[in-house]
Amino acid sequence: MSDIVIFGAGGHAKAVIDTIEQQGRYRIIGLLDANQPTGKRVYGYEILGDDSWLFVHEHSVHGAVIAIGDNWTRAAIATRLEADVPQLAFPTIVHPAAHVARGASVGAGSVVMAGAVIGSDASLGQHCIMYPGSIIEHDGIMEDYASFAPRAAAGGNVKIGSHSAIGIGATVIHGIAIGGHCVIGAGATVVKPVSDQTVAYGTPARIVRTRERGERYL
Ligand SMILES: CC(=O)SCCNC(=O)CCNC(=O)[C@H](O)C(C)(C)COP(=O)(O)OP(=O)(O)OC[C@H]1O[C@@H](n2cnc3c(N)ncnc32)[C@H](O)[C@@H]1OP(=O)(O)O
Repeated sequence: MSDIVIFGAGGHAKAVIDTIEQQGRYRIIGLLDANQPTGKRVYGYEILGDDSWLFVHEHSVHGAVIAIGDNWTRAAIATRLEADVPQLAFPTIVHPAAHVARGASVGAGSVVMAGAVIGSDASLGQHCIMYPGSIIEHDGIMEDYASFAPRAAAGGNVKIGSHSAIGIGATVIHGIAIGGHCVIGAGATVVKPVSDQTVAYGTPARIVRTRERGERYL
């Protein structure tokens, strides 16, 4: 089993830890989080410190999973780690109760939780999150750092741009393209394309406003 560290020690990290444990391929040697006390434990795993711990121990660690739910923040940490610790691997974490269909692919650092479905020939980029029960159907494309909240679903041939968040229980009908840095609100039904940096919600989903890159949404 390869040794990995987890970035983040909050609620999202707990869900990621469970997924890693169920997958059974990686040994978690600890968590890194600058905002929590060193030595505290989460599910028995010790918070070892912040990023600086990795610079000292980089040769004893195979990889890292960035367990931060906010898409912009997760991307910023990934970019920093790629520059500062280039040999660090980002394993793909897939719960054994998720389904990755024939021809589908899941990029490095992405986490696919219990009950999620990646349809035939669909592709997930790097550091994406599929929360429990979310579905991206056949031939879908999810660009890097995008996320599907619990029970969010997309029909076939949907494209989700980088950093975009599909809210809990939202539905995107087949063939729709959603741009980058969008937030689709909880329970929305998206029936028309959505351009970059847009917040949309409702049934049918309406464009509510534009948003800045990195603007908080959780
Ligand atoms: C494991 C996990 O927890 S994963 C995360 C799960 N969570 C999610 O998926 C959250 C998704 N986020 C949302 O849906 C949020 O409500 C957002 C991002 C759309 C909020 O967008 P904002 O523009 O900031 O909306 P704001 O909170 O200011 O509310 C403005 C109005 O829109 C309404 N509104 C907000 N979200 C929605 C929605 N999804 N559908 C319908 N109406 C909504 C509010 O009730 C409010 O109405 P009011 O003016 O009549 O009071």
